[in-house]
Amino acid sequence: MGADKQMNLGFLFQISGVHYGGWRYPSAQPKRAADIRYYAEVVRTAERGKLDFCFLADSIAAYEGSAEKQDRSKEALMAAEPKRLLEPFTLLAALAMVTEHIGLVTTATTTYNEPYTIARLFASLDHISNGRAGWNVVTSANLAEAHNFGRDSHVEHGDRYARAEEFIDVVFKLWDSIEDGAYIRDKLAGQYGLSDKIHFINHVGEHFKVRGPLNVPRPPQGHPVIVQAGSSQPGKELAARTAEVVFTAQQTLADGKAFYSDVKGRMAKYGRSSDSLKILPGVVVYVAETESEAKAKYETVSNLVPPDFGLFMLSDLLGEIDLKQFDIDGPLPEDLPEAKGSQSRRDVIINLARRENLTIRQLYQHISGASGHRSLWGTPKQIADQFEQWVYEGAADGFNILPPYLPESMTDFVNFVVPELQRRGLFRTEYEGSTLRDRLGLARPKNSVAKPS
Ligand SMILES: Cc1cc2nc3c(=O)[nH]c(=O)nc-3n(C[C@H](O)[C@H](O)[C@H](O)COP(=O)(O)O)c2cc1C
Repeated sequence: MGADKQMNLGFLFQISGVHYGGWRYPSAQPKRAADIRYYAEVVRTAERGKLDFCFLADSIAAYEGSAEKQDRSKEALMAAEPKRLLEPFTLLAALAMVTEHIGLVTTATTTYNEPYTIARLFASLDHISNGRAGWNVVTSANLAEAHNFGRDSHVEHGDRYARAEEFIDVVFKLWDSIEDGAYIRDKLAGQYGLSDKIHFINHVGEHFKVRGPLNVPRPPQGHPVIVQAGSSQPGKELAARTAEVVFTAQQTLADGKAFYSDVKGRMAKYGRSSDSLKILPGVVVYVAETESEAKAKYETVSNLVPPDFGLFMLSDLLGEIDLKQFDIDGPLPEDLPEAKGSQSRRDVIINLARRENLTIRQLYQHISGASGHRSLWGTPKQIADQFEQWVYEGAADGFNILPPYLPESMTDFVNFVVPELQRRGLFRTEYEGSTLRDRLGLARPKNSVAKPS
């Protein structure tokens, strides 16, 4: 990594952390899950560490999967902390008032929303936060969302992405529909706005018909930062055309490099330079002064996953087989019953158990912590070495940190890892500029709707 290149770091803020045992960790505060002061404390810690952004993932459903699966899993899920308990725009607007620098990113699905609503929400959040908003564009993988929006089945994958492509274009036009400086607010002349700077976009497409203009002035960043997290072929294509940050779950350096060059390699045909998109793989970090202490933290939280919940989750991944009939501290039996659902996902889990020689308990503990992301434990130096290698070797521009348990692992990251990265010149010591774009080194987009002057 060149001496002048610094990495970008965001973090996924899931109430008591991403690990299923996180809410039971001794220092966790799950009873504050709807307390704005709790969120403010965690985000201020991240801001003390000069992190680029806080990311609130979102889904417009309490549970996942089919109605039948939701009915069946309701009891088992009572051992897990929900992934979210507050609506993200409301929460981020409040956090904008108690922070100054950190970016505020959340998810909005293009499948179960309308572009006007989403353009308006993000434009408002960008104004409220003085240019710190980012939109994680998702097409929704969760069937349960369909059931909350009048549908029995999910919109088909290809159709979801076709709608997403047009959705983003409409949002861009709406953000541009009131030009910078359109509102002059001239009290003496009695003139509030300039009509030639306010545009009806008159969009008519396959999915949307939107006249505009937006009823919010152009956001301070021009466009809030666009984030994308789908890694299917259409997901990567959408990212290459429109995204400025990409989240991804990559387990190995080789896979990380392949994904990085694949996505960046698709950008040239859209006239984009590869450094106008930052790829941030997710990583769960356990850090302490010694490696054994860090490993002990991992073990502590892993042991806090309630067995019934662990077995339910594992059984789901293995194709809905009843695991209670087997010894939890023995290996997965060779002759597992037939699977329902995805065979490839089941094979990945079975191969993992065999390769690492894991018992059933160890297997669910292993997959409880990271929802497919990489987990690292070690000293600050060991963690920084890993980060440096991925950036140096072209697998990442930085990372999306997934704290396993909160608030403690955010504090650990800021106290241990950030100073080590700063010492190496790999991370900022002061925030640069004022907007999220400034921190990510991204240009403010030109207005696509304005007439050239
Ligand atoms: C770090 C990360 C964060 C994600 N956040 C969300 C989210 O907040 N809401 C959501 O519905 N999907 C989220 N996803 C899932 C992706 O948007 C996407 O649906 C999934 O990766 C499947 O991609 P595909 O449809 O392109 O195959 C996230 C994925 C990753 C890796």
